[in-house]
Amino acid sequence: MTTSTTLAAAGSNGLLRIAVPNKGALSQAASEMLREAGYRQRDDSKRLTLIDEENGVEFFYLRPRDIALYVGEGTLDVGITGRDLLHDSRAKADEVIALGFGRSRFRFAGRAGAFSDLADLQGKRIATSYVGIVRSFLESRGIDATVTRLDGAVETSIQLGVADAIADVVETGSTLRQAGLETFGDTILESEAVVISQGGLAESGPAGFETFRRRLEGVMIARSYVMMDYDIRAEDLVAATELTPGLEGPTVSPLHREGWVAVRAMVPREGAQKLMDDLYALGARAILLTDIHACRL
Ligand SMILES: Nc1ncnc2c1ncn2[C@@H]1O[C@H](COP(=O)(O)OP(=O)(O)OP(=O)(O)O)[C@@H](O)[C@H]1O
Ligand SMILES: O=P(O)(O)OC[C@H]1O[C@H](OP(=O)(O)OP(=O)(O)O)[C@H](O)[C@@H]1O
Ligand SMILES: [Mg+2]
Repeated sequence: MTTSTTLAAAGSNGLLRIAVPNKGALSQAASEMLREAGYRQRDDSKRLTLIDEENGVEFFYLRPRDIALYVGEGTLDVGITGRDLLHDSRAKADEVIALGFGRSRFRFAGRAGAFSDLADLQGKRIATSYVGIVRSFLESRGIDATVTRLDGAVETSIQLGVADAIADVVETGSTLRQAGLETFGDTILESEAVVISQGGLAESGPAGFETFRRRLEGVMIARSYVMMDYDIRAEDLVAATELTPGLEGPTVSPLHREGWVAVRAMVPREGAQKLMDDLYALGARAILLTDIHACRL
């Protein structure tokens, strides 16, 4: 990409323009992740834009549903939104990083016992806020049904006689349970918060995008890995490093104590306590676990 196109993509002030959900299920977690990645974030939820001059970015706090549209049109360079909202919008934007929060499933649901599989939807009325996803899913399965768009609180539409079934976001399932509904059929989509951009990948991305991407990936690694340090007898080193191979091999340093070495390796946070037990059983001592606050691989 030439310099002039790069600058055009990055907005007239040369800053990378990033859309962030201003409300709803993804808003707080998205801002937290950006803060952890070293970006400034708003401290007033009424604020709709914020320039972080030092990091060369400008944030636009927008409705999560509108974000794919802005990015797809090329008005904004990058956005954080839900995968389900991206698919629903049919915007010309691509998912570039899955962020690991805001996880949900998009499912059909109906009155308990009323539906057993997708074929039962034939000829029925379905209410949803995600008309794009539902219509294309039904089409792909050859099911003919009437799809009605509602803004929210979709679960109540069955009780009110507006629909026979719904298609909606399910996280814990408690909203469905309280409305006396249950899911049926295959999961339509597994969703989570994602970073989207137009045309996708790093090398062709707008100015500053590569840094943004590396920072967010760094936060995800720092959240899912911890640093493990321990001392072990040299003859047990091979067995110990099989347990803690690290990402690119562990660091092994000599110890003042004859016949012993010190090992340092990143290990998955999940299962780290069990790993400490296993290392101890192998003869490792002074086993330390520390959080990683930031990381660039
Ligand atoms: N309970 C939930 N758990 C996890 N993710 C959710 C949950 N509810 C919604 N989401 C996700 O958050 C994104 C935006 O949904 P959200 O509910 O925040 O927006 P909205 O319905 O347009 O707004 P609002 O609910 O504030 O009127 C979607 O990607 C959706 O999958
Ligand atoms: O499975 P659960 O943990 O109960 O979560 C799912 C509920 O959360 C969302 O609703 P939201 O609060 O966004 O309200 P809305 O329907 O008005 O968008 C979603 O639309 C479901 O109703
Ligand atoms: Mg909602």
